[in-house]
Amino acid sequence: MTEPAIDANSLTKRFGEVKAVDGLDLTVESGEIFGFLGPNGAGKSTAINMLLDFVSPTAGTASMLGLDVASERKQLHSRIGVVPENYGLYERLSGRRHVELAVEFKNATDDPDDLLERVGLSQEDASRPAGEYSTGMGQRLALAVALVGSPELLILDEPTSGLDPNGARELRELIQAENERGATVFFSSHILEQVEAVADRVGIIDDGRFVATDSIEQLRENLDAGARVTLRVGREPEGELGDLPNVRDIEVADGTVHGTCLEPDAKLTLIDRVREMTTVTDVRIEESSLEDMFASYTSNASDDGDTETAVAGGVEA
Ligand SMILES: Nc1ncnc2c1ncn2[C@@H]1O[C@H](COP(=O)(O)OP(=O)(O)OP(=O)(O)O)[C@@H](O)[C@H]1O
Repeated sequence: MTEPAIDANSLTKRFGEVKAVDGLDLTVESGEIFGFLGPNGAGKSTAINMLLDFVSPTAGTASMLGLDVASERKQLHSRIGVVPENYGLYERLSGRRHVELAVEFKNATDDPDDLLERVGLSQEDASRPAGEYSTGMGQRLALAVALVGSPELLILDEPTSGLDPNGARELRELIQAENERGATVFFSSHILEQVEAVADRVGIIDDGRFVATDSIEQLRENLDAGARVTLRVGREPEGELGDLPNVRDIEVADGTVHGTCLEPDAKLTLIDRVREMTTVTDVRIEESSLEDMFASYTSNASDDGDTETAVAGGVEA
């Protein structure tokens, strides 16, 4: 059997009183695209920095591609591509020179211009000193450097944070293309949509611990969040709607009927029952949003950071 691409056991990091990462167990199989999700300060970068041996764990061990991340670091880093949280660029060197140096360093055969084109940096931009780059351009360059040598494993810390929507979409396509080539991809984000679009599996971390690890579909299902159905009606129905199976939170107001449907069938049941009572002129269905899901799994997803939300079954549509 192929070794896992990432295997972390009880990985822990304390900074004084702060437990940034608290006993993290993680296995990412070879060939997966794994999204590492969590709100600000959850411990994502610290966990990644331990995997990269940029930070030593207080406790626990980790290996990647079957190699110990600390004692076999050199061998390991020649086989992986990394965009760390604080990637450093040499201000005076051009973008192209950065990639050329990475090609030399990794003893690779890539054409720097091909890689720069893949990440969306023009020939002209590639010739400019990196000190003149915008955040997004710097991020694209860091990605081009990470792609050098067709790495078996890509580790990307918040790769979309400086990108505009187009850039974020291009990055997702690139992640998919790299995965089709055979690379395992592990990337962190606090933006659910970025992860949902590409990840086979996600791990949600909060306060240094995993609160969930699964496919987005499964996480959504576990939450039992349902869909919010809104029916515009000719006349507000007067009969009973609260007894329908798998329908809850019925509200009738301002010429509309709202209900949360926990099963696909329940949507039809609700529509049929309302149509028996009145005319339905419009139907709107909103699936539970990923933001709701995220808020339900993490404790400080609200702006003020002190909202305690239930882990399951308590999503407000
Ligand atoms: N060098 C450090 N010294 C002290 N505390 C630190 C250090 N690095 C991280 N922390 C703390 O560890 C916790 C986790 O931080 P980390 O940067 O890993 O989170 P994150 O999930 O990557 O957040 P973000 O999405 O904001 O980048 C935070 O409370 C942070 O303040």
